[in-house]
Order: sequence, then structure tokens, then C-alpha cells
Amino acid sequence: MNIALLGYGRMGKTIEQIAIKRGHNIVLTVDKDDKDYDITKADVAIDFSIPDVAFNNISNCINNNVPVISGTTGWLHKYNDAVNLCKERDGAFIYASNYSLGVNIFFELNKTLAKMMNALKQYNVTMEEIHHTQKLDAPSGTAITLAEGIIEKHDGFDHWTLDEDGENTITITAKRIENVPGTHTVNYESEVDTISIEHVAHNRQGFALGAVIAAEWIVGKTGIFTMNDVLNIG
Ligand SMILES: NC(=O)C1=CN([C@@H]2O[C@H](COP(=O)(O)OP(=O)(O)OC[C@H]3O[C@@H](n4cnc5c(N)ncnc54)[C@H](OP(=O)(O)O)[C@@H]3O)[C@@H](O)[C@H]2O)C=CC1
Ligand SMILES: O=C(O)C1=N[C@H](C(=O)O)C[C@H](O)C1
Repeated sequence: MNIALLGYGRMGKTIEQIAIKRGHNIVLTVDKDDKDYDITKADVAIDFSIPDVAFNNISNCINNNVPVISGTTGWLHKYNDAVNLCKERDGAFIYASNYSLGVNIFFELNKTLAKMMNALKQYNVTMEEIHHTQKLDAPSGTAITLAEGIIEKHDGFDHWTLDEDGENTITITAKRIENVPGTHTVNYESEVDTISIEHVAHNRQGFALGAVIAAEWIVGKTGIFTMNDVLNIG
């Protein structure tokens, strides 16, 4: 498979290593200063860039009939525009806030726990995410997906906030610590005890492997998909 990497930073480079090990070719790498490139030489594009440019990168792929996997976070106010464009052009597109297989299991565990905790309203939920200091967005896309999972399954919570308490609120705390690849903790606290679930990424390999698996899966398909479709879970 011929792969284009839109964003050739920490994730782009990790994806390159894994894709090559799995027998693929990297035919294009795109960074900030690369403007006039031919995306059509790729069978699939993988976007791990920055929030301000992700939507343009994705649109360019869809407009040129190239299936696209995006892992960039912090651009989701435009997600519906990407979905509409993909439908209009009969394209193929996946966005996931986290491609790691472990985190996608964690997303399901989080929803199952939220459903159980719905019966126990004495517990308040809070969340913490920790990432490296270069991260541009907060809270993390993964924390937002976790919060949305709780809101879907627990009728005591209808929104999330960053660092602010409030009624029916899932308060997310975002910490930035040198070199942390990504840690997410969900806590249910009552007066008598705390129940916590946590996912700790040890490096970026898990995110990158999931993105390459998604890219392998989407080639030859049309539609808007999620990692649940790729992994057949949920
Ligand atoms: N969904 C998931 O599983 C994961 C998502 N992420 C997300 O992926 C994104 C990238 O993370 P990471 O690799 O750590 O970040 P980096 O900052 O290391 O990489 C981002 C790259 O995007 C490049 N870039 C800037 N402008 C453009 C442009 N116009 N077109 C293409 N590329 C451009 C930057 O280039 P330059 O340096 O020249 O500006 C940089 O090389 C983030 O949003 C992060 O949150 C990260 C890990 C996992
Ligand atoms: O910026 C990162 O590094 C990460 N971003 C994603 C997010 O915002 O959830 C996924 C992962 O936690 C690493």
C-alpha cells in the first residue's frame, strides 16, 4: 500500500516505522512548508498534523478521492463539515481521538462502568489527562471521547468542563508534564471510596499501529467510519 503522511512530526515518524515494517511504502510526507503536492499518488493518507490544518488536509484527500485516516485532535468543530463532504464525494474517512487498541478497549470499559454507576448517584465523576508539554490542545481528544461515553450512559452528567466544577458536569483536569505520551484516568468518588480506571501509554507505538491498521482496513471502502468499525467492537 502507498501511504501519504500528512504531518511528519512525532506521530508521522512513528507511523512511518510501523508502516514500513508491515510492508507499506511511504510515498509522500507533508509538513508546514509543503504546499503543492500530489496526494493522488497515495492509496491512503494518514493525517497527524495540527488542529488548524487538519480539516484542509482531510478535505484535500476527500476531494481527490484518497481515503483518509485522521488522528489530529482539536479541530472537531469542523467534524460535521468533513462528514458532509465525505458523503457528497462518496469518499472514505475515519477520525479517532485515539487509535491505540488498548484505549479503544478502555473506551468500552468506560461506557460499561458509566452504565453501572448510573444506579449509584452518590458517586461524582472526574477525569484527569496528562500529556507532554508540546501538546497544543486541552483537554485531549481522548478525554473528550471518554466524557462523551459517560454522558451517553449516565443520566447524572450532560456536559464536561476543563478545570471547572458544576452541576451535572464531568470536570476534566489537563496536566502537561515533559515526555508523557498520554495518561487518562476516570475517577468515581463517594464519601466512602473511589473507583478509578486508567490507561497509560508507555510510548507512541500503540497509537501508530492502530492508525496503520485503520489505513489498511479503509482502502477499497466508502463511508464515514470509526475505530469500532475497524476493530469490530462496541
Ligand atoms: N488519535 C491519536 O491516536 C493520536 C493523536 N495525536 C494527535 O496527532 C496530532 C499530531 O501529534 P504529534 O505528531 O505529536 O505532533 P507534532 O507537532 O510532532 O507533529 C505535527 C506535525 O504537523 C506538521 N504540520 C504543520 N502544518 C502542517 C500542514 N499544513 N500540513 C501538514 N502538516 C503540518 C508540523 O510541522 P512543523 O513542525 O513544520 O510545523 C509537525 O511536523 C496532534 O493533534 C495530537 O493530539 C497524537 C497521538 C495519538
Ligand atoms: O497529543 C498527543 O500526544 C496525544 N493526543 C491524543 C489526544 O488528544 O487524545 C491521543 C493521545 O493521548 C496522545
